Amino acid sequence: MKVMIELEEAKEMVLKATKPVEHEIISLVNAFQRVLAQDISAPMDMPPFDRSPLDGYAYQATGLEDMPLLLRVVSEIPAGTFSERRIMTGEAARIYTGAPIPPGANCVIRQEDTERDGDQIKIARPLMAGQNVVRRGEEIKEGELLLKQGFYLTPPAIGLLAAVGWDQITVYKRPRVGLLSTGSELMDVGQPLLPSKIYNSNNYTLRGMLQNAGCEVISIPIVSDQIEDTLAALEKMADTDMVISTGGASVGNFDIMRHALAQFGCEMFFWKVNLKPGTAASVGLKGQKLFFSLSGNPAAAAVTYELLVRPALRKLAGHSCFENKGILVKMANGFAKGGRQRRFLRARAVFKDGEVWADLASAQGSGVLRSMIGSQLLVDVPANHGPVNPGEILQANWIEAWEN
Ligand SMILES: Nc1nc2c(c(=O)[nH]1)N[C@H]1C(S)=C(S)[C@@H](COP(=O)(O)OP(=O)(O)OC[C@H]3O[C@@H](n4cnc5c(N)ncnc54)[C@H](O)[C@@H]3O)O[C@H]1N2
Ligand code: MOO
Repeated sequence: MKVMIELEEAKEMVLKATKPVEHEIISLVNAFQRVLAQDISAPMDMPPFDRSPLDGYAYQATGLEDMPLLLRVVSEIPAGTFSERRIMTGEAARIYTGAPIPPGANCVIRQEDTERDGDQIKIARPLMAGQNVVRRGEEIKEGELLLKQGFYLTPPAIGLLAAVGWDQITVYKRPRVGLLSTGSELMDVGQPLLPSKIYNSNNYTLRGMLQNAGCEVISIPIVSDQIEDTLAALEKMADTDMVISTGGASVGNFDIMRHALAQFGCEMFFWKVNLKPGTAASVGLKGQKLFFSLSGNPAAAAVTYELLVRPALRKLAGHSCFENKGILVKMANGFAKGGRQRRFLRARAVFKDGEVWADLASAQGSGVLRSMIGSQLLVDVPANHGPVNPGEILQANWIEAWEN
């Protein structure tokens, strides 16, 4: 097992070991926040027929008409109907937005640009052939590749599938992620707090982050610092695709998680990553399943979740893109404690004068959960950087899950 490795190396190791979950077929109505496991091609043209984008009159423009042009209205075509009546020279069809252009017509004049008198319309200014006609297949051609395997189904993407008639789609199953909170000091909410105990917040923070990532969470909210209890909890995680634990990750006598993982049969990849907060993370692999042991400190757990677990989780969930979003930010304030270790500072993004400024959360301790409220950035301060100065430009990760 390696000790104290760089984040990039840690990420490479976990990503290499991560295989996407299996597929399932679902109806489009359940597609939100799912990841496509198939390429999607258009089975039809969209729009499926030449159509009018306006309420008006369809007729045959030649470009040679004398103006004003008088036309006789011979049919009416509301959306959802069609007319086979051919429009001849001197004729027009009353047509509505979304209705198919009738045979013979090649343009649509806006209602507002006509004068109607009985079954006659008068047009003062001529149109060209093709004007105000949306062509069949103008947006999508039959057979065209619309979405690729690994695409995360956003609402417009689901709408696009509906537009071309997809009903059943193959997606990756929702990853089942085990969540263990270890610590003999922990209590769940809903009961009066006993002396020397604290409420378990990690379970709720990480549950939300996992739900946000489309996972099913299988949780054991409180596991004691005893190896037997920890092993028993790990046994209960048999039906999961990945396991995340918090607590018991450091150097104390009760920090047993990595030993428990090794005893459970994991091949341990590493212990400790060169970043703060969250140094004490370790990762093991058993079969195809990754076990992440994160620090119990709430901010440390959340930061290592974002930087290390989330990319692996995205790969597990079938996403084609794993990386966090990076952005250059200008520091709105300084940070005196530049240390030997690489640091990730929690900060609020402020958009000012075309730049993104990072306004640091007031407390940056590993235990300060509150520092994430209102923050969307993790500013990356390199190892041995020295103090961070206001106005300095640094790289940051954009944390979507913290946005509010
Ligand atoms: N001698 C040393 N001591 C510590 C070191 C070190 O290098 N040498 N590192 C410190 C740092 S930094 C961190 S971070 C922590 C990591 O500790 P653990 O991962 O073993 O976590 P715990 O000791 O179990 O808990 C740390 C802290 O967080 C609270 N906690 C734990 N679980 C939860 C939870 N589910 N919800 C809310 N809060 C939780 C726990 O009560 C502790 O206060 O080690 C330092 N020590
Ligand atoms: O692991 Mo602690 O979070 O190093 O700061």
